[in-house]
Amino acid sequence: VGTGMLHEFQQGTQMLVMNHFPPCPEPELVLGMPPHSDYGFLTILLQDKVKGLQVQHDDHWITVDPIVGSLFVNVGDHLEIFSNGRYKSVLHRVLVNRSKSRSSVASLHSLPFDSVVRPPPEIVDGEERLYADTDFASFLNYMTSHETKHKHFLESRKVVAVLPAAKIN
Ligand SMILES: O=C(O)CCC(=O)C(=O)O
Ligand SMILES: [Fe+2]
Repeated sequence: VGTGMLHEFQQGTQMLVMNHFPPCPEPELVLGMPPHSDYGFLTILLQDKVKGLQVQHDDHWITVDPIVGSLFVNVGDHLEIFSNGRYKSVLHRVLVNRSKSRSSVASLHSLPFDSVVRPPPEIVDGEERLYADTDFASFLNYMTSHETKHKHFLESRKVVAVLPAAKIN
């Protein structure tokens, strides 16, 4: 992508999320965090030694083994939209532990809040657009009008085949 894009990233947003999951005597009854995908381009996650994070792969939940001294990088909704579906925003959730508490720090990185996320022309190059343009306002509107997180925000930006191209906005 062009240097204009890199400049935009330099002005971009970082959101730091601190999570703490206390032990739960009945871990099979609750989730620490429901299935969701992260808003943003990339999430850089620092987790402690306690397992809990699971990512969805082929309809199965795979537990991420924490590796001491490593960071876990997740693709978010914006990168899926920006890459016109080449990079997939991963659905993930967090389980709680019967005896141990768990902590994690997630750093979500994206463009400036007022930027519009769309694939650059050199990426789409005549191919069909999978997602409508999006911005932070449309995300906030969505979050305040829907109960669950899930992957539904990204779903809500999917371009429906019957819409004429002019309506994609
Ligand atoms: O605690 C974790 O491992 C993941 C947290 C998470 O998914 C998030 O903060 O978005
Ligand atoms: Fe997440």
